[in-house]
Amino acid sequence: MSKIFSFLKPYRLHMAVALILMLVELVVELWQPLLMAKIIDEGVLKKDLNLVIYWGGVMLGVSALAFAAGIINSFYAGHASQSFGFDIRKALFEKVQSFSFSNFDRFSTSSLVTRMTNDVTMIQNTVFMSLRIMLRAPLLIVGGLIMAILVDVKLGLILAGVTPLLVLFLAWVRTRARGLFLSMQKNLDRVNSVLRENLIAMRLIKAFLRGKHEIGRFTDSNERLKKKTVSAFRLIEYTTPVLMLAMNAGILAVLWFGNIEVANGDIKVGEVVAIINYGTRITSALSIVSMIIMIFSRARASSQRIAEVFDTDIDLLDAPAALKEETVPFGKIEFRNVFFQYPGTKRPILENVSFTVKPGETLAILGATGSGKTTLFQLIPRLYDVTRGEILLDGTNIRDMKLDKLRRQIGYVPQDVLLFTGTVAENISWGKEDASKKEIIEAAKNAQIHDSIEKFPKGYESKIGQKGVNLSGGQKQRISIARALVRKPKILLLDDSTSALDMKTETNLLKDLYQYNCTTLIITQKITTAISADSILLLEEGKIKAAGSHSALLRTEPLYRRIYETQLEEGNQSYAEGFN
Ligand SMILES: Nc1ncnc2c1ncn2[C@@H]1O[C@H](COP(=O)(O)OP(=O)(O)OP(=O)(O)O)[C@@H](O)[C@H]1O
Repeated sequence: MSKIFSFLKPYRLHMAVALILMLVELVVELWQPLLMAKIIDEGVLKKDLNLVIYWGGVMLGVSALAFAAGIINSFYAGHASQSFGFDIRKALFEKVQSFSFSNFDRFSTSSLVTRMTNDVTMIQNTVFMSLRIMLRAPLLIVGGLIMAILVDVKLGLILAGVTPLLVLFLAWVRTRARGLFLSMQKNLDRVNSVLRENLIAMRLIKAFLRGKHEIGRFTDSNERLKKKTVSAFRLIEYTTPVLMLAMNAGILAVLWFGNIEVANGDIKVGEVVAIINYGTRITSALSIVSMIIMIFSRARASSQRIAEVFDTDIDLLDAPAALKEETVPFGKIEFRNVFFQYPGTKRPILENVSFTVKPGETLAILGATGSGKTTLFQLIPRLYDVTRGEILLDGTNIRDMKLDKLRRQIGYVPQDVLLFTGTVAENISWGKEDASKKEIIEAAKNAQIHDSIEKFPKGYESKIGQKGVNLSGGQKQRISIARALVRKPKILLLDDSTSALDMKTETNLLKDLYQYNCTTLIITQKITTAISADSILLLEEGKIKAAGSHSALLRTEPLYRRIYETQLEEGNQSYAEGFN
């Protein structure tokens, strides 16, 4: 939590000015009832018009001062709180960027989005309100009571007797409200999560006619959010009438005893009016306090959720002894007895996996769905660290390399193609920030997408996605391959990245990859792709079932032979022969 408060440090001056101006408003507010008492007792009752005009003028003057202080206070409070929110959002974004994949597994995407938006806005507003009214309300209560006692001890003590009971009541409300608001934010996460899934999967939902089902799912989570919000706000709604009732009873008592004291000549009428004025001001300050409790309870829940993100230990950092020298790698990859288990799961996904790929060679990885192929890929750029064993690049354990140096050598084309909002050229150069137009075109040509891009209305400058060109699955795959190729990687990881390509395009692509002279690992379901590789790895339930060249596996591995025969029967014969 202190980490969150530290974001206020750069705005100390703004906050100090805002607080001083708020104190000016407070002093004026506490002074006004006394001025009013003076006007009544010395002006109205003694029929002295000059005094009424004089003190009336003073009252107007200080009110104008308070008004100006309020406006300038809003300006400074606004600047401090908005800048505070901006800095927290930026720091959160940077923190999330540094997350490892196991860190990501701890938070759902929607929850991170809610934390970075709604939760930050919540504490940002709290800072604004604190500088604007929050501190004023408790100070007004204490100051009002002191002033009332100074005017008349007996009547002042009546007000002072009611207030502590109400403060205790508010403390109880605060404890209850915190739990309710925390659960409200969690339910907001859920609503965002369903919404996000729906927007992403809209085509699928329409194709499967699942609209009604999804509306039901959304209504369900929306209903739960509503219930939690209602119970949180109901608690706060009960608070104000209780406060009003108690304080108005106090004011009635002041009127009753004040009446007796005025009759006895112990107090003046104006002084009774002043004490009642303090009472009404304290009452409205108490109702502000109940609102403050609501805002603070929400802000505490929000800051707790933000702190959880900041407090997440990044478990994938450069080792202290990470090698500093920038050598150009050859690209030899070696897995030595690698075991891997996802954090929080019981069963190992990879078991004792060992293999070597020589520089510039291609390894195809075949295996049933869920056999651990993608997991194996993710270990190479260290999206996750191995649980046991080691992975070496040119003989160096990748854990001893600087992360950015390792990742800079790798061109990774994930299974799920993801393109960003922007032009085709921007999407390709995303792989290499300073890529020239020539390099972008070269990568696109080798990824077999150049000709298609040329046919787009604005060529490489065509926008992708909404309001831009709509791409087929195969075109998206090839743009994401071009994005990897533009880096001229030493290691290329293709995770089922040619699945949507026709055979001719795929053959051309694989042939063109040779000029990059990079070590290539291809996950594939197609035997024809595997045949083109230098060696093949057959993965079964996280273990290496067999490894070797196509011809060796065909001779020795019945499972491989079965896959080969089944797929060739489906009509790939001529293509396969072309490679042999
Ligand atoms: N983040 C994760 N946390 C826990 N388990 C996971 C995670 N990601 C994948 N798994 C599990 O690891 C196993 C292997 O998944 P992986 O994605 O590596 O398989 P795959 O061989 O690439 O499958 P496919 O061919 O379907 O893509 C699966 O049982 C999957 O449920």
